[in-house]
Amino acid sequence: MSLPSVSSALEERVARALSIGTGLPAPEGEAATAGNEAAASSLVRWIDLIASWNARIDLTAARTDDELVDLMVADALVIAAHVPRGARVVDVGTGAGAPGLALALLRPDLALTLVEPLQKRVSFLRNTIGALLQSEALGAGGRARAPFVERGRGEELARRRPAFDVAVSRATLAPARWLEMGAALTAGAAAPEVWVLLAKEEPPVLPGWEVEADLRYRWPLTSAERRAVRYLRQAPGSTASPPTVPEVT
Ligand SMILES: C[S@@+](CC[C@H](N)C(=O)[O-])C[C@H]1O[C@@H](n2cnc3c(N)ncnc32)[C@H](O)[C@@H]1O
Repeated sequence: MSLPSVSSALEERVARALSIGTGLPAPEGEAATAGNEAAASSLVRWIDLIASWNARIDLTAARTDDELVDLMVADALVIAAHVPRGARVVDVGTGAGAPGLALALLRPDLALTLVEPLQKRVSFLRNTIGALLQSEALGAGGRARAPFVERGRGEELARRRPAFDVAVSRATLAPARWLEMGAALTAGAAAPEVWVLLAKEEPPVLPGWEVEADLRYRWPLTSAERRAVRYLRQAPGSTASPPTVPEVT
């Protein structure tokens, strides 16, 4: 099934954001971000749906089209360059889909669970995933499974002791609280990781977890300063090593 056409201005914006990127190099040996045409066109479809639903329900506070594209895509681009192949990833407080749905579109090998308590946002996410599946934007390319939308709060899910490999969240809980919750959500994984996405705040500290990478970058279209911090669980008896701080070009 084909979807109605979207504006070429949006297509150009998304293509520009993907081509500029965040200035961070992808780590060697890790799965690269899918900066290909399929990912770009599904990102455009999703952002176009946000713009049309946002006229009826409150989905985003973005004030300009550049901000909307950066807000939805840029942090996911950074995470997508690092997350291990085939990982089970949870995004707590997905809202309109950032960063979890963007991550699913950029990395079809990942199994995403999107957690959101508000019914109207859950409806948006389920409708969008359904539309993308029907148009095959989400169905092609060796995808493990379609992103799953769980209506509820991160606290409730954490109490059920799920075994996600990777936990991400943005603008939902205070950073220290999120790091604790992310640790609980990944407690059953062999090599868990938690991502804390920040603007200018300092990264939180949690005993038993170390900062593996502290990535500073700028959003491609608006140049907003961002920071994505990747935490790994420390092996028993290990001492923390200094984090990687790549330069932004
Ligand atoms: C400010 S929005 C951020 C949405 C998205 N992550 C982003 O950065 O664009 C916060 C979202 O988290 C949801 N939320 C708030 N508390 C939550 C909780 N304890 N567990 C899961 N989601 C929560 C809200 O309903 C809202 O959709």
